[in-house]
Amino acid sequence: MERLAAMTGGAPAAAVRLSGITKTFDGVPVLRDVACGIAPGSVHALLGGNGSGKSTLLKILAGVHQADQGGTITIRGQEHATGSYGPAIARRSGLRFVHQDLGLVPDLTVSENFALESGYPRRAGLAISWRELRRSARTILEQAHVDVDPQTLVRDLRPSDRTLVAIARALRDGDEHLTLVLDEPTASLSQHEAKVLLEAIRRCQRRGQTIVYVSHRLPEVLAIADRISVLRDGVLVADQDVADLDESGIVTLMTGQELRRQTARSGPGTGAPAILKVGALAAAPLREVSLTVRRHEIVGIAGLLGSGRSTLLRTLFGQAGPEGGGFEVDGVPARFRSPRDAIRRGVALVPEDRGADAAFADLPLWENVSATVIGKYWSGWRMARASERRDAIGLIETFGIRSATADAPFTHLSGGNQQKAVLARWLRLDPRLLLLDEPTQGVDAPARADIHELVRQHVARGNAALVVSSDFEELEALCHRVIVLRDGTQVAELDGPRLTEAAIAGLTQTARKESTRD
Ligand SMILES: Nc1ncnc2c1ncn2[C@@H]1O[C@H](COP(=O)(O)OP(=O)(O)OP(=O)(O)O)[C@@H](O)[C@H]1O
Repeated sequence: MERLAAMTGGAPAAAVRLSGITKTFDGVPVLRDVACGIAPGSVHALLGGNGSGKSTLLKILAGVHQADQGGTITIRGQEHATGSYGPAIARRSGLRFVHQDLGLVPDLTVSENFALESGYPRRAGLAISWRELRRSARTILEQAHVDVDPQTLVRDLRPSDRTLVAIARALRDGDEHLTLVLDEPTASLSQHEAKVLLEAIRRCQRRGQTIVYVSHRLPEVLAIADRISVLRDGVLVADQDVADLDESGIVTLMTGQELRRQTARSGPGTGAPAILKVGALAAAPLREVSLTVRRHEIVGIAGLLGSGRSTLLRTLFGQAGPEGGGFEVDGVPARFRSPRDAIRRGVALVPEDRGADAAFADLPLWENVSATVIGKYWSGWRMARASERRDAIGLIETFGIRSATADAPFTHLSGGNQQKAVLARWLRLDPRLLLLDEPTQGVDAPARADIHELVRQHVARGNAALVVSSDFEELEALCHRVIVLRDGTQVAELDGPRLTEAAIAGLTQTARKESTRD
């Protein structure tokens, strides 16, 4: 590419160039006059805090949202006015998108998922040619270096393989002129799986393809991106090479402030009273798990998918019954038949899938924040709506939840702000035992620091927290102790100076045997 530029004496046409991109939702601007270019053959990361406008910009590029009049989107020299740009132009121009939800149908095979977009091959007589379907799927997978059987149900694939299949599908008809746009492809992957995906991105780049990449994982961005564009409150505040940057430099660009470094404090010691005591708990895949979480303590659970980490939290929250053993909360045996029983005993779970499991998607933000404390506002014959709303708005401010208004539907919030809203709602109940499943997935670095601080303050008030995270750096920063699970069994416990990201990674990976379900 550079050679071509040198020979022709000019810079190569940008793969994509945006100019004057503004987007207003209900009168509120979320992107303001954004202009940037993406060099062909580069990996270009689009960064910014939660709610800064990244997904909106990608949706404009995909033609899903239309930007306000007056801007242009130029793809390989072809200029389009924002008013006339749509999904068909994006596709024709070689833009391919892999969104966070991947768009794969779990109950169909990989080859059937490919056929959903390209159509089923048919024999004379119009019968579907299953053999041809498998053959073409195999070719697509081979070209993308994805080692999965096209007959596998998507549901049975490992998460990283699902993402690789979605990428293979996006690029199946492609050449080096394609631009692949990935929205947080590694958000729900373990570090090992993320590495596999980053290698696939590098392969695309070696083929000459251009990659636009949104991620909150800054070490990953530093490892893979050539250039970054940074959005802050809908304004492009930086567009520069990665070479001169480090993590804290990027955070400063994103926020205008330096990143607060977090350090775990020393734990409460073995003399502190136990809030949770688990004894020989069995709930497939968990076997004989015993652990204690004390007052003022944050305990982490590390393990690969299939290790039983989420099952542990679900069991403690009454969503699954133990098959053996049991647990006590505050010294009293707990036999929860439902989350309602758990909540009554002061146990709260903030689940991993905040969209499906934790939120009321159609209700406004303020009602989502107050949904667990409705009883408090019931005055016998009517709801004290005004004071409920006032309190919720106060909470939205305290938690730094960014939204155009408190009345915005929950689904209009950016991912990180959704997570803060769900956490705010549960912390309001002041639970004795806070269970957190991937608490900062998809959350930007400053908001992550805020969430960690909120959890610390919560346990400082005499409570306890049990945290499952695939982000081992998070476990090191947040927890007093970390228990490592492998295939449903406890294999190690780390604390003090032994509690490091590297140690956790080593212990979870040893004798790796990943399964697809947790
Ligand atoms: N359909 C919509 N209607 C109204 N407002 C919206 C809509 N979609 C997004 N917004 C608002 O636009 C702003 C930018 O959101 P966007 O999802 O683009 O942020 P983001 O940078 O991708 O955040 P995250 O990192 O949390 O995913 C947010 O304030 C969001 O609430």
